[in-house]
Amino acid sequence: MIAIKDLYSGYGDDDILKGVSLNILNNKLTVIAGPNGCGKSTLLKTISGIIKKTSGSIFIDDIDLSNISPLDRAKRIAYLSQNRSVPDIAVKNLVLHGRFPYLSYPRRYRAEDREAVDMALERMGIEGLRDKMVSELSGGERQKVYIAMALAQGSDYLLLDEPTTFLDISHQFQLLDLAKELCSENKSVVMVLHNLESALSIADSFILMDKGRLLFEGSVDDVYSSKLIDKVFNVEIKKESDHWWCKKKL
Ligand SMILES: Nc1ncnc2c1ncn2[C@@H]1O[C@H](COP(=O)(O)OP(=O)(O)OP(=O)(O)O)[C@@H](O)[C@H]1O
Repeated sequence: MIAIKDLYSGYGDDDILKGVSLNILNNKLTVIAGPNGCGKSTLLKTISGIIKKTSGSIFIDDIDLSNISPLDRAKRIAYLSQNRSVPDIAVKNLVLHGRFPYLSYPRRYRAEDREAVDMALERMGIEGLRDKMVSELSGGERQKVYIAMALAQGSDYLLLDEPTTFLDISHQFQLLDLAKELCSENKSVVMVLHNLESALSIADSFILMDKGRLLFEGSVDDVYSSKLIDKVFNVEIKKESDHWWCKKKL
């Protein structure tokens, strides 16, 4: 479990997260939702160590993340950011970057690193792209390559910031299914999602944020009954025979 207590974090002198406390449960799919700019990415960046917290604590399986090295952290937590560069590099080499936490310098890839890459490419259905240059791929193909890189990292916790961006609807569903599958294979997946219908359909645990604070943490049914999503986004959420609808409030 990742246990976050009274977390303050942000950029320069400005704290964006203001006292966030929540738990990311093992082998569950946690979805984080909230309006633009409310701090979802800042939360993931702080957990993964991209930015330093101002105060509060983050424990992973009872270990204080402040006490472990960036490499050890990366072995435990893979993070896919929302904004990604487009490097001039072959797909297979980019996915190998996911293995960096396991290699000392100068990096010599081992058979198990190449196997992890093969597995990740296969899992994302992009074996055919392995020798292509990342810069020559479509937005959706590139997105899958980055997710493969996160998978190749082999961490127990996967933090994915808007992973469905650029994916067509069928690949979005495939990715959500894959996230579920990973949770049944001893992984814990956290995804920032903007599509509320998908988020409600898939989440085991739902986190709702607003203005740098946690508004809700719990089950999909409970967030639905709370009407907090409706309030925050000014929408109407409905559940009809196991199907979630999100409509503009009239
Ligand atoms: N590198 C940065 N330097 C300074 N401020 C930043 C930086 N990145 C984000 N912010 C600010 O932090 C706030 C929260 O941003 P964050 O990206 O965490 O929000 P978000 O909930 O993920 O938003 P979105 O849904 O639009 O992706 C915003 O006001 C943003 O302008």
